[in-house]
Amino acid sequence: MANLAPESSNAPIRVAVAGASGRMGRMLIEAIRDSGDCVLMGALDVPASLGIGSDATAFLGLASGVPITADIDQGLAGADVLIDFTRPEGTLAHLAACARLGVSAVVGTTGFTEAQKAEIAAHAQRIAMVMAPNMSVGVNVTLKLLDMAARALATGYDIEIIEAHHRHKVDAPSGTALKMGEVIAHALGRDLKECAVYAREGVTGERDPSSIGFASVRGGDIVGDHTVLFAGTGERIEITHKSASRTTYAQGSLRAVRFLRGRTAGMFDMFDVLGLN
Ligand SMILES: NC(=O)C1=CN([C@@H]2O[C@H](COP(=O)(O)OP(=O)(O)OC[C@H]3O[C@@H](n4cnc5c(N)ncnc54)[C@H](OP(=O)(O)O)[C@@H]3O)[C@@H](O)[C@H]2O)C=CC1
Ligand SMILES: O=C(O)C1=N[C@H](C(=O)O)C[C@H](O)C1
Repeated sequence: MANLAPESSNAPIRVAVAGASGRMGRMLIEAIRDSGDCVLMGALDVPASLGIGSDATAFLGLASGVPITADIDQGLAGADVLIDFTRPEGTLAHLAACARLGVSAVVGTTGFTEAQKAEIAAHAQRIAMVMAPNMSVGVNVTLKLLDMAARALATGYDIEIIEAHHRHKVDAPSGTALKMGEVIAHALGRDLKECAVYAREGVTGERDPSSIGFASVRGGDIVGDHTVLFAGTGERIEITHKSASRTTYAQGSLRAVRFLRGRTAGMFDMFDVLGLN
């Protein structure tokens, strides 16, 4: 078992990255290199990835000695923790291997079905895991603000969540927007499954006051914008978070990696990591 050394240990944390050639994968590999307390141990990607076989830091013009591989066991060998920003099916395959090998995990991937989430929760009984649709400090503080706003604006305000992302994003609404909806629904004693409205077209009828609406914009290189609109009569409140860089996601992920030191099993989120619970 490769469970992380206790929190007090000075040994570097050995980190593997899945999705090594992706937007987040590269950001994470650079952040690990600069971290001072983490070391890159493995790099995973899909067999069809052009990066397979090349050095994981080649994109930085550097040699790490860590090749990008599609062999999951090889990519996880010697690692204390895996950081996974890939696709749901990839994450599930990686987590099954992590559970088998005793490797902790930080999961940033979004777009899971309820059944996939249950599968992940089962793995967390065997390994320690941090999973969150958004690793940035700012977004997680925003979630707290939304909880407060929703409770204070419980009646008379229509709630709409608007998110915008780059043209390459494959899931909608974003995991962050869905989490915002869950936080707000919970604060209002509603079930998001019952009250979410994901699309409007044609003669929709008047707005149901108990609904929470979602709108997704895709275009260009937008890193990630989220606005929650509380629209009342005579006023409206907008709570907005905008990401200008993916660095915040990478730095949050490394905070999650450090949080996992000394933990052997269980499911945690960024509220746990940031002490926001
Ligand atoms: N929690 C958070 O803070 C954040 C979460 N995300 C989420 O992270 C995920 C990745 O985002 P991003 O880096 O922009 O995406 P990219 O498409 O840039 O990167 C994904 C990487 O995973 C690889 N991949 C694709 N399918 C699989 C698979 N089935 N198994 C293993 N690897 C696979 C891709 O390979 P290839 O390109 O060859 O297909 C690529 O290397 C998304 O779900 C996104 O929503 C993103 C940013 C922040
Ligand atoms: O795909 C992205 O880029 C992002 N995905 C996450 C999400 O779905 O919420 C987090 C962030 O918004 C960027």
